[in-house]
Amino acid sequence: MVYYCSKEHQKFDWKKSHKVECKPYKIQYSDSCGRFMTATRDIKQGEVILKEKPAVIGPRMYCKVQCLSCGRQLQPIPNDDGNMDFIRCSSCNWPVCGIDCEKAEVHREECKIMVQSKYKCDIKYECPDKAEAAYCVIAPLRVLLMKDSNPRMFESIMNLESHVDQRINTPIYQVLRPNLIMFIRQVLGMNFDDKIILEISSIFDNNSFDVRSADKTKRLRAIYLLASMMNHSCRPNTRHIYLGEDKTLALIATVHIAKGEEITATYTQPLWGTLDRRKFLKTNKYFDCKCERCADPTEFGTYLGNIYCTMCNSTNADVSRKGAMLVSTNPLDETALWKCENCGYFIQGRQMVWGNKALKEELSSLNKTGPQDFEHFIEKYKLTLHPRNHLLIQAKLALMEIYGNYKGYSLKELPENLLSRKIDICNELLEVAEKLDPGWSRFRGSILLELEAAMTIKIKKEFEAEMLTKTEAQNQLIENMVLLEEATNILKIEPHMNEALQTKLQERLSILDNTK
Ligand SMILES: C[S@@+](CC[C@H](N)C(=O)[O-])C[C@H]1O[C@@H](n2cnc3c(N)ncnc32)[C@H](O)[C@@H]1O
Repeated sequence: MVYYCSKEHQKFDWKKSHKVECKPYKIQYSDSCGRFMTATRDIKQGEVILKEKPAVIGPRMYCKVQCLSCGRQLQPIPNDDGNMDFIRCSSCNWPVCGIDCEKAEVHREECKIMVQSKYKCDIKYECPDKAEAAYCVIAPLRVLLMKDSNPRMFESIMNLESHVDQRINTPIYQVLRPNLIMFIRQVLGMNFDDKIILEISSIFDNNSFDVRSADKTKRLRAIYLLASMMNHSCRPNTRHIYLGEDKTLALIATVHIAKGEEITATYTQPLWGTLDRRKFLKTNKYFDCKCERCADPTEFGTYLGNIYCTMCNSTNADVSRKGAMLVSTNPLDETALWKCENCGYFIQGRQMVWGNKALKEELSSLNKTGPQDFEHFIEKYKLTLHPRNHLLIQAKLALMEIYGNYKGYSLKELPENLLSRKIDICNELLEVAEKLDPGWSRFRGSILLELEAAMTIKIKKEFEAEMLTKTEAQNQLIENMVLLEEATNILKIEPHMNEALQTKLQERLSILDNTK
């Protein structure tokens, strides 16, 4: 956006400061959506748009016992009395990993004020995996402490959207309110208005990112001031990853983003249907999503939320009517009628909401340790739900993970029909990913990895069974490497992935060598 009188001055300024200042994004404002981020130039697919350290990081509101400093989930050990207990901070008694975490900077100020006010954490070990509500005070406390230690950061955090007036009346805040305020004002003796304390908690609920370590041992929530400026889209053009121990957020363009286009993230899951996404956004982020995907009754032709018309698909209906779907007459209104594309038969919006809820509950109650329940669910609803309906797609996603990865279902053990089933599911999921979470999304990367692995085994088995000649097998393996290459391009930036991908690539090359 800046001008120079000569190339020489441009180069000079680049080295001096412009390299750091020059960003491919800017923050704009609209009355309907607040602040949002747009591209100031074309951004390439895969480009890192920004890297940012957290302004504040802390435990989630309600979580299993974890180290107050690093967020690692903790297991108890026997203490001197023979009882099970956690390692604790010697000053404030909160569970920590050990002395390094006790002394870590992130814990210093809060520990000091708890000691001054003679507060000691009284979380006790009762049973494995018990979640504790006591953690809800820590992240807001860290922000309150910044008022003196880092007033500029405090102001920046307080500038974020909170929707506190709406949250304050929710059942969760009715419970949180007395506990949080009592802890800050009475237990710690900090002189803050109730409204500020609740506003900080709301700022976390509205803006924080769910930060998980790659090895799944740590889970925290963090606020990133710049990344928080991204508004939501149900078909986002970015994804983000967390780098290093300090959890630097790197924002990556999943598709080419043209100059002037909005840079968006998703606050929901790509495989949720419109009813679920809009409900989640309204209840948790307090806005009505009106994006292109939400406004499209077929969600870009995926039919992710659709069911078959019972009239057109009844056993005595004529063949030309089979396959007709019910679609919402106004997807931006949950109460709108759902009408058949073919015969005009309709049902009330509330019936769809109810049916969706009931089937979601059924799906979540299935036994997740094997494929049987998921296969049965798909069979049971194949004449009710569109094959790409989100409920069936979620069941298929579970099957993709089970076939090839679970005990008794490793790729080598899978019989031919299940190997083909896995490959078909991967291809179907890739089509959905292309429409709903396009480009270099993590979703696409992980499906490509699953597909490539299954295809490699299939080719190998067919070669060993002499169904393929050596040349045919080699050609197919080479073609298959394209999938791995694309997955590598997408995922190599993810922490711990690069090494695993290189190993995979080497394994594939040796398989290719062995068929020579
Ligand atoms: C993380 S903040 C995003 C930045 C925010 N617009 C701001 O000005 O601070 C989330 C809030 O932004 C607004 N928002 C985000 N995406 C939106 C969208 N697609 N349509 C309308 N409002 C949106 C909602 O108020 C939401 O609670």
